[in-house]
Amino acid sequence: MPVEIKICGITEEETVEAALDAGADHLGLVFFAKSPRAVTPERAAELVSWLPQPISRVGLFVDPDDALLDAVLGAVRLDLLQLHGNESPERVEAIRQEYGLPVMKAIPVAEAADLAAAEAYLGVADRLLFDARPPKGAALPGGNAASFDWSLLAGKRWPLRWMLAGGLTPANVAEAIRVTGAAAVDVSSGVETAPGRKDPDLIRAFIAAARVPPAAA
Ligand SMILES: O=C(O)c1ccccc1NCC(=O)[C@H](O)[C@H](O)COP(=O)(O)O
Repeated sequence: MPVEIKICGITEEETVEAALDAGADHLGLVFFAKSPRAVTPERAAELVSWLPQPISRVGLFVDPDDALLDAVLGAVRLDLLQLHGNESPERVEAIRQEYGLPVMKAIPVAEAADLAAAEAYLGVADRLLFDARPPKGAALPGGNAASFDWSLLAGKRWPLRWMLAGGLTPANVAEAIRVTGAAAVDVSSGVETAPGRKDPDLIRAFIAAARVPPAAA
């Protein structure tokens, strides 16, 4: 199976087209006002409503209330909700039930003990996203171009689908996949020339690098 790829923080049509042409599986839309990648529900609809299946539209939220989820889901069809804040397992379950969509819970990782936090979401979340814990003083809970020690995930088995994120780039993604065994990867900063400015060439390079067969990587 080819590695699944998510390009996160889409704000421009050019990016959608590049990601689609290069074979991305998921496109991420950030609904967090403090982010340089934030889009309004209406802008999100313009960007992705026309997309063919099976491209999946992922909505990224940080501790969203129901009013925000209602506003976004009333404007744009999403296929997966990414929860990137401090959502408890109970809140994840409530969102999943209320909106009838699969949920991917982000787990911030800096050390081995952080992986224990993931256990609480087993049986609740549909997927996990292992991302770097934000550096001290970071303004955002994700999308910081920070990576973590991939060997923490080496040899671990999880009873649900999971993605690897955090500081991935065209130059390091093949090695990250090799070390962690990830079947899915997520990138934002590593395909940008500045926060919020995606680069089509970097998107193509990232996807090509992630899909190099293991023997050649
Ligand atoms: O991208 C943002 O601005 C953002 C804001 C708030 C929470 C999460 C955010 N981004 C998460 C991602 O884009 C990815 O899921 C992941 O963290 C990878 O980011 P990066 O290290 O920039 O590739």
